[in-house]
Amino acid sequence: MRALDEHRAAALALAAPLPAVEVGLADALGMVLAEDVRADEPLPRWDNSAMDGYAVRRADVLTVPAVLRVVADLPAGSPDEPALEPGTAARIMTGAPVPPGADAVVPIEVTDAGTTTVEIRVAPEPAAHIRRAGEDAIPGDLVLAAGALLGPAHVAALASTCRSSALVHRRPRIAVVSTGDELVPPGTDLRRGQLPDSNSWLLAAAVTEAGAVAVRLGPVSDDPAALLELLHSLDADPSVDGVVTSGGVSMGAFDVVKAALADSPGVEFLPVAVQPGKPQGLGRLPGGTPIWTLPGNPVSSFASFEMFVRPALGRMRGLAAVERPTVTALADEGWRTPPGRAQLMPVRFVGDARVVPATGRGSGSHLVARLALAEGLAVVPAEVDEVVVGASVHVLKVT
Ligand SMILES: Nc1nc2c(c(=O)[nH]1)N[C@H]1C(S)=C(S)[C@@H](COP(=O)(O)OP(=O)(O)OC[C@H]3O[C@@H](n4cnc5c(N)ncnc54)[C@H](O)[C@@H]3O)O[C@H]1N2
Ligand code: MOO
Repeated sequence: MRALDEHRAAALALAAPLPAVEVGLADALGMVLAEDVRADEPLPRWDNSAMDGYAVRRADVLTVPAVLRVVADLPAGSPDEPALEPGTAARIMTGAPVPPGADAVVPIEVTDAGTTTVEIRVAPEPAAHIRRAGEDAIPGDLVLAAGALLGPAHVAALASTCRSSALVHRRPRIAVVSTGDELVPPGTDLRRGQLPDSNSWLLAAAVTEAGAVAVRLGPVSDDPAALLELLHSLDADPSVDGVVTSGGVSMGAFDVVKAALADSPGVEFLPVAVQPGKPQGLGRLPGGTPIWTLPGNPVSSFASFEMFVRPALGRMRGLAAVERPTVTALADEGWRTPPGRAQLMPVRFVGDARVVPATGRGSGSHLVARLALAEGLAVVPAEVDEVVVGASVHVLKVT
């Protein structure tokens, strides 16, 4: 059996950052920047007022009250540049460029708010309420580094540096195929032996949540030739960056994914020392498309996606940090772990840093309804045979 970390590394090694594309700001959220963004101009561009009030020559108002003649009206956006002579002021609004000669702004609240003359009642500090050109960034400053995941503030930074688009990594487009003759689409009446296909929905949602684009196919039948044909067509489609399958990788007589890819030298199937998620496969289809073949038990599919696929999609997106955040928590209940295998126990938090199994105490890789209670996966090393009450565990946060 291959160790969990070794298989994680092999799964991640299938992925490389996708080529960069130019996107408009409306499409930038959630993308990963593929270039450094530097300021071309000072930010702010001009010395400007931080207050609605009056731009003044401070020397005129050191003794208050002082009355000045109002020689200009400067709303935000005003291109005017009236030179302030001694004894004059400009009415100015927040954001408007400070006129030449002015060296302080007096807020309107400490004046009589006059429009022809103004009485200044409080003497300003030097440079009071003036936002300096370049105090946010000067030309050449790094504003956003390549690899940044673009959130709302990043989009604002792009807009503020006068960019209407950005170079970002393309989102991976991932085909999701679930396999099994027993599966029917959700909503179908079940005859004995059938069950609703939940994995294709699980995995498509997980792909989307990981910032990629999911193309949900399936469930497909347990016919290896038909599956192989589907996989080859996905491999030949340049818009497909990867394939994730569920089911058909274990020891059964009808394990369709294993059978379909038996003669594909680029794909290996092997047991991984982890529970759930032991039977795994991965590699490249003949055309080079990465494929991750996950086990069919729903909890196994979920945990395998977290361990093996999600980080790879992060790398394709161009992210530098592809791991989920982990926290250390205390087990509020004890549970058994499989000997010689690492365990990925779905857990929920009870209180700040205490967890209990979310799906029950057993391995429970079929407990798909209870899986929805999971807020994390406790990653218990292979050497640990039992998690006792009060033991400290590492929890990968999945919500
Ligand atoms: N003799 C052995 N049997 C099994 C072993 C083993 O080592 N020796 N491993 C067990 C483990 S562990 C797992 S995990 C499963 C994985 O098997 P497969 O990946 O081949 O998955 P299937 O047999 O296709 O399905 C397993 C289980 O999950 C249900 N399933 C499958 N697909 C879906 C879906 N899309 N939505 C909902 N549920 C799904 C399926 O009906 C089965 O109940 O093998 C064990 N057996
Ligand atoms: O690897 Mo299986 O996931 O133990 O049910």
